[in-house]
Amino acid sequence: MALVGVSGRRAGCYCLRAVRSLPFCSPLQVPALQLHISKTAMGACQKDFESAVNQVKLLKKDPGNEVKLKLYALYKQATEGACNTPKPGLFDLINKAKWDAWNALGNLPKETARQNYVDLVSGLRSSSDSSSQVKPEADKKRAGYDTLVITSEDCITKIMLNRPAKKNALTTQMYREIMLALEAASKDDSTITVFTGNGDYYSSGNDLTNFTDIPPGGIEEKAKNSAILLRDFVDCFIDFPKPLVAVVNGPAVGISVTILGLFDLVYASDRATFHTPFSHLGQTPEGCSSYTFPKIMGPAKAVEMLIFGKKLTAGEAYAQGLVTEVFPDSTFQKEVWTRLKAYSKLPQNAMHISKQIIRNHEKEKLHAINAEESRILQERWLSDECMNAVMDFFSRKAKL
Ligand SMILES: CCCCC/C=C/C(=O)SCCNC(=O)CCNC(=O)[C@H](O)C(C)(C)COP(=O)(O)OP(=O)(O)OC[C@H]1O[C@@H](n2cnc3c(N)ncnc32)[C@H](O)[C@@H]1OP(=O)(O)O
Repeated sequence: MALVGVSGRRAGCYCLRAVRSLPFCSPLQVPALQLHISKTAMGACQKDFESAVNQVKLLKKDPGNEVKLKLYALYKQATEGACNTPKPGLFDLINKAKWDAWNALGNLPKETARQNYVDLVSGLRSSSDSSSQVKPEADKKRAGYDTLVITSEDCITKIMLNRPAKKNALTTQMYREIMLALEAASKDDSTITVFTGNGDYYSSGNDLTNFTDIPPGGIEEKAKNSAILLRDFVDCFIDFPKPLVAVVNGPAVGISVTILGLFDLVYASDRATFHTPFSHLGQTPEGCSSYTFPKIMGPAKAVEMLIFGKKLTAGEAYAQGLVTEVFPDSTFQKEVWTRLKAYSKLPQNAMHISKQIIRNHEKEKLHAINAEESRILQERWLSDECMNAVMDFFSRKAKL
């Protein structure tokens, strides 16, 4: 099986830019997915899988590059198992995007991958079928994301973290889906992009189980891969061209707090808290917070948060400039969305150009800081301090 005829473009957020250039030549075919069923794809739903592979070729509408990558990854996983090829070079953009998508599936069993492929194609078929009917300008849920719910309405693209049972802790898959969602949002018709969480938490930060899935290359390889993932993830926020809004519906921990310094508006429920317990975890700041936090709140307050792990209430975070405005939880959703809908009607180009003027002169610096923070964390993750903290969490001795 091969993806054919792809071409890439040079860019900072390379894996996502590569996705953008996956081809879609004819509206009646998906030539990027010249699929041939492998004999290795045996099992209970083999027939459904074969049928789904054929249906992909008949889709009436281009499913978009992120979905095509997802289909590719699931197909490879279903037919060959876990990613088993060497990682393509840094500038082999297309193959790296494909490799990343496949590799992100980790040890997902072949049967699950087959089932996920079938489900994904089924979702694509129904959205493709219904998209040929006349439809109101309604809220449209995007297919192809397992850990996020993405909708577009009123010129607002909403990216909702969707692992409420795990307090929206960010898995490797979730980081990758967020990067894909940001890339898609940067090019869609929306004026502003909003992040929020499903359930009682905004996010509990990095999913600590990310540290338990050790590849054959050992923990050094794990730390290296995680540092690359972290750097790529934060780069996407640094480069995001449209106004980015955080609707912080509840407590926020770790990286979900640090990247707020890269957002343009941060609205918080009065139930939200902001916690960066890096020292407790044997870790160090990321998300450019070593630079943005002292700049936003002054060095003294930034140190309290980033070194001593002081948890801020929403009111304190507002007083220190990290939060734009705090709303009572009872009216939070109504007030925030009314406000955002009004903002989303402002002239799009003017808003985007203003964002560029405000942010562009610092981009280079932010990328350098991000690279340095990621490099330092790569070392930290191998430290006894960090490993003990993660083990403590899983043995339930420690909780924030
Ligand atoms: C690759 C890029 C790396 C980027 C570097 C990022 C760094 C960070 O983000 S550091 C911050 C890491 N986060 C944490 O240390 C938070 C750990 N979680 C907690 O302390 C608590 O779960 C809590 C305070 C967030 C919530 O406590 P509570 O209300 O008592 O709820 P539970 O602990 O019962 O949580 C329910 C369920 O969710 C699981 N879970 C929650 N957060 C995480 C997490 N960050 N990682 C993994 N799992 C998490 C928790 O284990 C429970 O699971 P079950 O027991 O299976 O129900």
